[in-house]
Amino acid sequence: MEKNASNGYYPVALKMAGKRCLVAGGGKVAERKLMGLLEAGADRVVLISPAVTEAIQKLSDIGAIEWLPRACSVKSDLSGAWLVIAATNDRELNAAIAEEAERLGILSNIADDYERGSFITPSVIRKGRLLISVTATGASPVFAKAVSRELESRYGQRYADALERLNELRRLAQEKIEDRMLKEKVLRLAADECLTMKHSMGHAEDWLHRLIDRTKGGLQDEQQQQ
Ligand SMILES: C[C@@]1(CC(=O)O)C2=NC(=C\c3[nH]c(c(CCC(=O)O)c3CC(=O)O)Cc3[nH]c(c(CC(=O)O)c3CCC(=O)O)/C=C3\N/C(=C\2)[C@@H](CCC(=O)O)[C@]3(C)CC(=O)O)/[C@H]1CCC(=O)O
Ligand SMILES: NC(=O)c1ccc[n+]([C@@H]2O[C@H](COP(=O)([O-])OP(=O)(O)OC[C@H]3O[C@@H](n4cnc5c(N)ncnc54)[C@H](O)[C@@H]3O)[C@@H](O)[C@H]2O)c1
Repeated sequence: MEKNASNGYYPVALKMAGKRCLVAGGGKVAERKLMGLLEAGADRVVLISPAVTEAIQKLSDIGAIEWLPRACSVKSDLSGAWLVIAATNDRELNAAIAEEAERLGILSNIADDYERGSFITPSVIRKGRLLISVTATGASPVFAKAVSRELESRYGQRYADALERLNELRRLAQEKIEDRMLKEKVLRLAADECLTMKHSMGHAEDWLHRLIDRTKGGLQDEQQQQ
């Protein structure tokens, strides 16, 4: 590993459905973090704040979240949560939430002092099953946003469509190909074809057979012809 390559963060993609999430605060930062949770499929979000933005109010009205219109109590509100976001404008409260979350082993994001929390929220691009997240690990949120916008313009709908097809093909390959090496080669070739758009993919079964043929020898012939 390159010297100093670690910036101290381990990237993951969390599965959010069914997880109890707590958001403390109801201002514009809480709103942005909340939208991120909902886009990720979080369906058990409780937001605690005496006042909220109009958008949060609407989400509560339609039942997308549960809003408790009161101040957050560190001692009683965190228990049972899987993840907490502290986004109030009360620094001491946010710090106390960080401490309690650490004690209880709950994932925590602290909006005004990220080093106290266990995770930071990256800038996110979603294109179907493709999920790109960019973080500047706290150095510059604006920079992270700029990099992700650059990537957004490069990785368009074509990639989302390709991933749908690859997912279908991969399931088929898992079912039909027993030889591990062959399966791996076929799936690499399929991803390569999607990236270069060299071949039209066609029906998944036909595509799989063509990939197997190419892998088992056709590939060499093609390379010789080029
Ligand atoms: C990426 C994004 C994701 C999201 O929030 O969804 C995100 N911030 C975004 C925007 C943004 N945030 C801020 C500005 C104003 C300009 C500026 O100050 O730079 C803008 C620009 C804007 O609003 O356009 C101010 C700010 N941010 C933090 C602090 C406190 C601190 O540094 O401790 C302060 C100062 C507050 C104050 O003034 O006191 C902290 C964090 N913000 C992070 C994420 C985490 C690290 C990200 C990374 O480095 O990769 C981190 C560390 C913790 C966390 O929040 O997890 C989202 C863009 C979403 C998108 O893509 O559209
Ligand atoms: N991490 C980020 O991306 C980022 C970006 C900008 C600002 N910030 C920081 O995030 C914090 C919030 O910013 P904002 O612009 O949303 O502020 P804001 O003033 O718009 O909102 C603060 C919210 O906290 C609520 N609140 C206050 N006391 C509370 C309590 N005891 N319990 C529950 N809720 C309470 C208020 O009702 C309000 O809804 C600030 O400290 C700011 O410095 C973080």
